[in-house]
Amino acid sequence: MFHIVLVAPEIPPNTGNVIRLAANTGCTLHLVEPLGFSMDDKHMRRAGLDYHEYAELRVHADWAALLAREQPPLARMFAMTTRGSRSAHGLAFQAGDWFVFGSETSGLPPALRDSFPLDQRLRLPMRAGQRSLNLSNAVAVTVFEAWRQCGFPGAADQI
Ligand SMILES: C[S@@+](CC[C@H](N)C(=O)[O-])C[C@H]1O[C@@H](n2cnc3c(N)ncnc32)[C@H](O)[C@@H]1O
Repeated sequence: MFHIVLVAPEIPPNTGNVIRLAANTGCTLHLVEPLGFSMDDKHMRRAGLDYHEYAELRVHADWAALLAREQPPLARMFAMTTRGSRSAHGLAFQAGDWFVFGSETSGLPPALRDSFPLDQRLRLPMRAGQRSLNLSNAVAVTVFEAWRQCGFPGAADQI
């Protein structure tokens, strides 16, 4: 369906939650190293079910390695950032879109964030004075908005 990219995630249960989300929605999950945990971390495995069975998960040594291996369509890659210049809810998403998220403590590295065109840097709405959403929550609301827009393809219980 969609591609979720976590750049240098740090907290195991967040990545575990995203693995579970990817399994439930049919997304491919990409983890860009360095990771702040071992893939065998028990907290991540507990949150993430048996990810080898249910979710497509790919680990990349760095951003350049992801681009070289996946050759994603750059026009359909979106940086998810609190500094986004465009609302994520004002966009028509397409099957196969890529959503790129930063780490829990520092977000996307500025050089990577700034490599995206302004209209591909998306923010999720928050109330004034709030800093950011939790990483796994940000992934979930983004994926469900995009999946909803596309009509929930692949869902067992079509609404
Ligand atoms: C906990 S946040 C990072 C906070 C970090 N201190 C910052 O200012 O970017 C982890 C990731 O979730 C995503 N995220 C959280 N809140 C968001 C928002 N309101 N809009 C877009 N992305 C958001 C971003 O990808 C962010 O890098």
